[in-house]
Amino acid sequence: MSSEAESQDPPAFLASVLGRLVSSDPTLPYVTLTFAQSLDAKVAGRGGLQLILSGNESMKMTHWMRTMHEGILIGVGTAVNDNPQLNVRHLPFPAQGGHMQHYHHPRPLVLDPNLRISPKCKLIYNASLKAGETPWIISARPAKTESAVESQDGIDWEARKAALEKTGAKVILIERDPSHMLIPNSDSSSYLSMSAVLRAIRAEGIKSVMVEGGARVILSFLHNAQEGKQLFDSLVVTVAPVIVGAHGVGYSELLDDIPGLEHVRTEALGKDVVFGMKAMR
Ligand SMILES: NC(=O)C1=CN([C@@H]2O[C@H](COP(=O)(O)OP(=O)(O)OC[C@H]3O[C@@H](n4cnc5c(N)ncnc54)[C@H](OP(=O)(O)O)[C@@H]3O)[C@@H](O)[C@H]2O)C=CC1
Ligand SMILES: Nc1nc(O)c(N)c(N[C@@H]2O[C@H](COP(=O)(O)O)[C@@H](O)[C@H]2O)n1
Repeated sequence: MSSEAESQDPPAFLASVLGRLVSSDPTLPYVTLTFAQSLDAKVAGRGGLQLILSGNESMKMTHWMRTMHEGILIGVGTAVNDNPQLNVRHLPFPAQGGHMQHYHHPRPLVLDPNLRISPKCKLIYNASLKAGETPWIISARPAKTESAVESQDGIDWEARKAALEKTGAKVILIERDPSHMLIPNSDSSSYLSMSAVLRAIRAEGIKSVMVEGGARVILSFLHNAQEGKQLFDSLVVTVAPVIVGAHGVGYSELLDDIPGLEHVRTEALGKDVVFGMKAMR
C-alpha cells in the first residue's frame, strides 16, 4: 500500500484527474463516471452476482472519491441487486468521532423510473440511523394511457411512491422525454433522459456527482458520449487482475469507439491499476 493511500488527505491522483470538481455548465453538476472492472471488462458475475473487484487500496480511493462528491448516483438495478450503502467507510479512522461524523457522505441518487427500490433497502435504513444521507429517488410518472381511467400501472406506481416517501426518502420527478436517445439493441425504452436527470439534480442543489454504475447506467453515459453528447467530466476506472468470462455482466458489448477522452494519469494501487481520464464536454 502506498503511503499516499494511508494519508488523511485524498490521493494526489484524484486531485489531478478531478481538479476542483466544478462543472463548466452551471445547469449541470460536475460528473465523475467510475467503476471497477475485470481485465475482460466485466463489472459483475453470472446473473449480476456482485463481485468485489477492487482491492483494499483502490477501494479506499473509491471512498475518497465518495467523500469528495456531493452526490453518488446508481441505477435501480444496482440498488436491487447489491443493496449498497454508498457511504464513506474505508478511510482512515478519525482521531475524534467515527466515520459518520468526520467525513462528508454523498447523497445517494437512484435512477428508478418504475420505483422498484425497496423501502427496506440499506440506503433508507442507514439514513434512519444517520449512517448516510437520505436517498433521493429519481423517477417519472408512468406515461398516460388512452383510457380515461387511470391504468393499474399508474395506481401501483403512486402506491410505491407513497411508501417510499413515508420512509423519508425524497422522490424527484422528471418529465419523460420521448425524444431521448435510445440505445440500439437494448431495453432502454423506459430509461430516463440522462441529461434531464443531471439538470434536475443540479436544480436540487447538487454540484458534483459520482456515478458508480451499474452496467446499464455506465452504458448510457458511454453511449451518449459515443453519439457526441458528453455528460461526464472525468472517467476513473479500476482494473482488477481477474478474468470473469463470458457469463459475467459487461457494459461495452453495444458500444463503438468513443471520441473526446483524454488520458490524465494511471496509478498502480495494490494489485489493481486505476486509469484517470478527462472527457471533453
Ligand atoms: N464493478 C462495479 O464497479 C459495479 C458493478 N455493479 C454491478 O452492476 C449490476 C447492475 O447493473 P444493471 O443491472 O445494468 O443496473 P443499473 O444499476 O445500471 O440500473 C439500470 C436501471 O436503471 C434505470 N434507468 C433509468 N434511466 C436510465 C438510463 N438513462 N440509463 C440506464 N438505466 C436507467 C432502469 O430501470 P428500469 O429497469 O426499472 O427501467 C435500468 O434498468 C450489478 O450486478 C452490480 O453488482 C454496479 C455498480 C458498480
Ligand atoms: N469501486 C468498486 N469496486 C468494486 O469491486 C465494486 N464491486 C464496486 N461496486 C460499487 O459499490 C457498491 C457497494 O457499495 P457499499 O460497499 O455497499 O457502500 C456497489 O453497489 C457498486 O455500486 N465498486
